[in-house]
Amino acid sequence: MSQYKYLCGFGSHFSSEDERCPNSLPVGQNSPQQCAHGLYAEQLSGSAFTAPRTENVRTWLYRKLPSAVHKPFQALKTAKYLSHNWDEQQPNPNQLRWKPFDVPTTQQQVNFVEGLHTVCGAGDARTRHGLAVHVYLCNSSMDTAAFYNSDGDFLIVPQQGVLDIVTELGRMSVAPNEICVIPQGIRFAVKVEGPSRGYILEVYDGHFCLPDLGPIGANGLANPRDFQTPVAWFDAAEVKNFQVISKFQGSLFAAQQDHSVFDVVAWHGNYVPYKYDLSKFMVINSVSFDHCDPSIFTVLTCPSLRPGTAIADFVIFPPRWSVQEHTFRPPYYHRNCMSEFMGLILGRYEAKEDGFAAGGATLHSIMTPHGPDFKCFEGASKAQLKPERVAEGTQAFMFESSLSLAVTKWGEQTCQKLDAAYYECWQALQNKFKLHN
Ligand SMILES: O=C(O)Cc1cc(O)ccc1O
Ligand SMILES: [Fe+2]
Repeated sequence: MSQYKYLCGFGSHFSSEDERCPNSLPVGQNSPQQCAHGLYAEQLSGSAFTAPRTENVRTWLYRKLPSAVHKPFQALKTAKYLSHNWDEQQPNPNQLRWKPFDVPTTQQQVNFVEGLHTVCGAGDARTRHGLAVHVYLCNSSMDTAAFYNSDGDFLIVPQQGVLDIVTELGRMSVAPNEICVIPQGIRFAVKVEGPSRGYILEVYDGHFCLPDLGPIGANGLANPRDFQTPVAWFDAAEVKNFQVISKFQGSLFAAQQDHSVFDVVAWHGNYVPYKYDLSKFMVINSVSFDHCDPSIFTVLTCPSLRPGTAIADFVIFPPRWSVQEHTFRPPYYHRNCMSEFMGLILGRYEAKEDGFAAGGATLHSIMTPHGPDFKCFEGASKAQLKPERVAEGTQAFMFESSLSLAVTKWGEQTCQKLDAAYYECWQALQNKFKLHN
């Protein structure tokens, strides 16, 4: 619900108390001998204790019962198409395009966790290196259950339907054209109003941060103050049979307990879930000539240890002015040492008006050639170059990764959404070479 309250900022050290229970946060220390209101103190560490200060993240939770109070975890066989096996299929270097993924019909009830489908990925959660791209396809809410990901962070991009997310740290509402990040280990449950679809970038290596701005200066792109973190909220209802679901080393497990995980009355720290409205992005672009690389549109990045090279960047293609002179303005033809997975939240994508629809996707793998389709090339190379709004009413995005992504069996076969005709969009491009002009 949009009436939720939020704390503003990125990477800040926040504190929050549920307003129904004032003075629940200890003053001047983390572990009092007895916490106020009979609460238990629990630290959630999101980095090694000894990580440098700039990367050191943790949050102290003051809750009715410690998370340790649960029955043993057992394997859970829902989410049939959640995968971490990157060898299900032969490698496929082709340009891939998916038609919009199907949302379950009203006959079957599928919640957010059951509706997780893995499209592609690389690496291994056990060695804490890699990523997975999932889509969620669901129509019902999680009830007396919560999910957490032991393997890494989730960056969630809703495409259809508003997500009403309750986390241990509080509640947030995330609509299409907004995104949220739920860091590793933080428990959450998702309520939906009806058919819901979206994309998830899961990273195993580390947390998302804002990209450096270099010569852009101190302001621009996604500004820290526009990120919103929930305020503390606990569920006052008595819950007797609660299910905690963990994704651990790629597989799902469930444990039963007689209390809700949403029992945190107060918390403080810098390891938090957050949301961001993509319409707040301050767009930077060329005002002279040529097409800038899409890294200018990076919202968040999960860096690797190699300077300037991301495990994954989250990049958007927002509505903006296009003013470049004597320039082919759409994206250039490209072969890339990075993988490019794209999705579409709203409208149509500028380089391919046809075939790439909202709720669908494309994957241009490492060194797989791609670029504007025939229609786009013909139009843009002859267009009169006046200042123009582009991508109005649209929002495409890209997960760009330095890893070579493998497509799952669901992605390549079971979903039945791969568009075999995709390659045709470039076939009409003619050789126009003339030795003498
Ligand atoms: O359309 C794409 O595939 C993504 C993309 C966008 C852009 O502006 C430049 C290069 C590029 O690959
Ligand atoms: Fe590209």
